[in-house]
Amino acid sequence: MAEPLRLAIAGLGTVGTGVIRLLEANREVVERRAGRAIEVVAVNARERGKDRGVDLSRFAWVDDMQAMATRADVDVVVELVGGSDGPALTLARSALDAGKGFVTANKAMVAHHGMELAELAAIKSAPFAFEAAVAGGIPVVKGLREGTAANALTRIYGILNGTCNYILSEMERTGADFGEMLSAAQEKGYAEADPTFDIEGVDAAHKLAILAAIGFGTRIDFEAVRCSGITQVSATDIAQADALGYVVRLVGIASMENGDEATGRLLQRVRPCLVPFRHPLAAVTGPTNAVVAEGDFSGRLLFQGAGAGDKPTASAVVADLIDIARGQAGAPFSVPVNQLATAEQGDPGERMGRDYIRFTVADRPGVLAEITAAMRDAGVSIESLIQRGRDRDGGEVQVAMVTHEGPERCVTAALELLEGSPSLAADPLVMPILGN
Ligand SMILES: NC(=O)C1=CN([C@@H]2O[C@H](COP(=O)(O)OP(=O)(O)OC[C@H]3O[C@@H](n4cnc5c(N)ncnc54)[C@H](O)[C@@H]3O)[C@@H](O)[C@H]2O)C=CC1
Ligand SMILES: N[C@@H](CC=O)C(=O)O
Ligand code: NA
Repeated sequence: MAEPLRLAIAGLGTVGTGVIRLLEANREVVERRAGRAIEVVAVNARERGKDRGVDLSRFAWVDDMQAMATRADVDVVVELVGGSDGPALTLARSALDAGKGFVTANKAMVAHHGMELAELAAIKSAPFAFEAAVAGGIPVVKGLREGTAANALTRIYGILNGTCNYILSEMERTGADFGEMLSAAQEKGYAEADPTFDIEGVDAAHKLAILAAIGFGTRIDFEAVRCSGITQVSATDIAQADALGYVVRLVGIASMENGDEATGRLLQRVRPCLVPFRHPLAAVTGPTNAVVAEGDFSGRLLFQGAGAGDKPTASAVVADLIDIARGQAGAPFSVPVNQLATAEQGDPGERMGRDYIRFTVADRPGVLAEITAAMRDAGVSIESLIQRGRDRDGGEVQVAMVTHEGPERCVTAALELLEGSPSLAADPLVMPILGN
């Protein structure tokens, strides 16, 4: 049997302790699959004395995580600290620079600095892997990089944030409000250290940017992701959507428009969407994630599973470690990093689709006429319009509209016409309706 693969683990929170538990619980199966033992040598976290429910006495405690990068008894540094910059990034750079393998679950860091780290890994011939960073336990990084490698993909989309999906599906199930469900998601360990990253769509945007790069063979372009979260989605929207035959889900969509990865335009967006009851994403509830990839030969592929939590995320981290132990880590992207294309950005105004638009309006004569006139003037065709009962306190009502299919630029133009209107009591919320 070959020498063990020796690890240093930085970060002993939800995921770090999950990795230690998995390596302990599945020691034999991991060793058999890896062809050698995978052993933790050194660990680090912020507080040494904290009870984490795992036995750390067999591992060296490292006071300064940066020292892990140069330890002679470490082959792979596993970063489970989080944060796009700061100590996680310093550790990534120095570990790869020292020729160590580097495995991370940190999508924020990969989205912002993945290109630099992949270039460094290539120069140093050091393995760099991040399966856990996208959709937790679902092997979607590997699935897109290897499983769909023979295809030109046109679209990659899905539910990429467990916290938001848990909140939305629990709001739907219980009728509870947003704040209560956010606390529950935090208690269960799904949320990021800064949960605004989850609820504002930023975490899903990190993951989408990584998936787009892998699926389309383009450089990661996180800054190009247009992103909005779920904080504006109300219980009323969820009820309206239900009445119309939809559920609300936060969906990340990356599409390659007008050509292939060398010539096309890449549009990357994260938005709450209305998903038809019959669509596979509608059945995805709780912290589950699901990714759909559409390939020209494979057709529609659906990857589904737990997107957050200690065990599923640990499963992905250790899968990367097994690849490294076997000497099969390969390149992190579908093509060598220096061959990734730089995609031009797509124009969202050209998107053809139907939208749900919710207006909160003053309940007085002429308001609906004003809204429908703006729609008419901007060329938006209305499919249906629902006004729900009066708000006894404020004299405001919610008007929900569904548009016929048309270019998104027309909806944007209509909302611009209504901007500043005293009839609107709040900014309208637009949610695209996901097609089949
Ligand atoms: N929790 C989840 O379900 C998932 C998390 N991830 C990612 O995994 C990484 C870790 O997440 P969690 O385990 O949930 O976080 P956590 O907050 O539970 O644990 C973070 C660990 O890092 C340590 N740490 C944080 N800042 C530090 C610093 N400046 N110096 C030294 N130690 C520091 C903390 O002491 C703690 O042990 C993050 O990048 C996160 O985005 C990825 C997929 C799923
Ligand atoms: N906060 C993330 C955790 C996994 O990436 C989520 O909720 O999906
Ligand atoms: Na994954």
